Amino acid sequence: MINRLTEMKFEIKAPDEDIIPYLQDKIDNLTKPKGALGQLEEIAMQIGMIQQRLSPELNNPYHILFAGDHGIADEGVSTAPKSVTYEMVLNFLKGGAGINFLCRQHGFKLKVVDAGVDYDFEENSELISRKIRKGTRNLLNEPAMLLDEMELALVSGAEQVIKAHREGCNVISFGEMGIGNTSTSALWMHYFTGIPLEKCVGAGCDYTGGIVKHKLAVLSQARDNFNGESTPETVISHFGGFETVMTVGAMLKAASLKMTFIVDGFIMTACLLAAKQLYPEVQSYAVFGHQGDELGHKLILDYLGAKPILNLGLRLGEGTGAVCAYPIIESSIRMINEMDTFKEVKVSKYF
Ligand SMILES: Cc1cc2ncn([C@H]3O[C@H](COP(=O)(O)O)[C@@H](O)[C@H]3O)c2cc1C
Ligand SMILES: O=C(O)c1cccnc1
Repeated sequence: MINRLTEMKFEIKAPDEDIIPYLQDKIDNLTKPKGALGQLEEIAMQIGMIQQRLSPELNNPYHILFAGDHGIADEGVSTAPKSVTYEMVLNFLKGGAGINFLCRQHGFKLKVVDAGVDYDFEENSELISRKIRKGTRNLLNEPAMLLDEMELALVSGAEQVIKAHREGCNVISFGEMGIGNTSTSALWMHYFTGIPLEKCVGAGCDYTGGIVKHKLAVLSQARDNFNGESTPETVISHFGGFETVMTVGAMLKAASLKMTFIVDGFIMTACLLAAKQLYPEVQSYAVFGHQGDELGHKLILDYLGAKPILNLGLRLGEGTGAVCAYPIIESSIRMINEMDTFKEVKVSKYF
């Protein structure tokens, strides 16, 4: 077996901290009381560190959406039928989904990747085909994917980020579509945080919440049936999805290319958690777009010590919360680049 994961060498280092006092000095000398622009100052500091620049820039934002189907959907863990995955992919390509208007509004180039949808799409130059298999296996009884398939998914995710980077992109967000993927994400969360499964399992796309009891019973059984050793690789492959593993590879590549990436809701935050098991420094490159309504999202954010930008009650996925948060990130960059300092204008420095 080719070990692509070790071949890939993501080489992720935390940003050099020597620049912190210079960035802090610049931010503190802008014409405002110290700290008065709150989280905008924190984001500017983070992106300044990532880019190692006192005047950071945001260039050519991309949004990559990975789609894949899940064998566990056969157990009735979602109220939506599996077919919604491919139907939504067609909707993304047509431009009519939630993520489409947000990408148009905020100037993101949207790329849609078939990571493993259970459908034969017609040839379409707008759809990037990296189908590993037509859906994962049913994780209730067997590993969702083989280690080889996981490695291929990581590489395919990384490849999409390399392409965006070559186009001059230095800020990127990720999204997903895959009926059943709040189940797989709940299991990752449970294994990687140690939080009891009942606090990780939420309603997903069921707006009534009525599905939770059955979903929890199925996922508890899946956990009990898993008798492998729980290493990051076995948990990621046994309980993952092709679209979420591709996202893990994409996040790792973004960090290794020193790009800023924006994290969406519960599912994307679970992907960051998984990426962090492989390379802990990946989180230094992540800006958290929002805290969504899916049960478990706030708990993972707290576990990661993450401070999301928005809290709009979103529970859609697709990357909507990440792209929605972009104007705030832009404001933080305008702040550090466009505000005058006390030295430049006549405002008495009072501290
Ligand atoms: C029409 C529709 C559009 C969506 N767009 C994203 N999701 C979201 O719902 C799915 C996860 O929820 P669960 O685990 O309960 O299946 C994912 O595809 C996620 O992206 C959607 C769901 C539906 C029904
Ligand atoms: O927060 C998410 O990512 C989410 C929540 C519910 C359904 N789909 C996605």
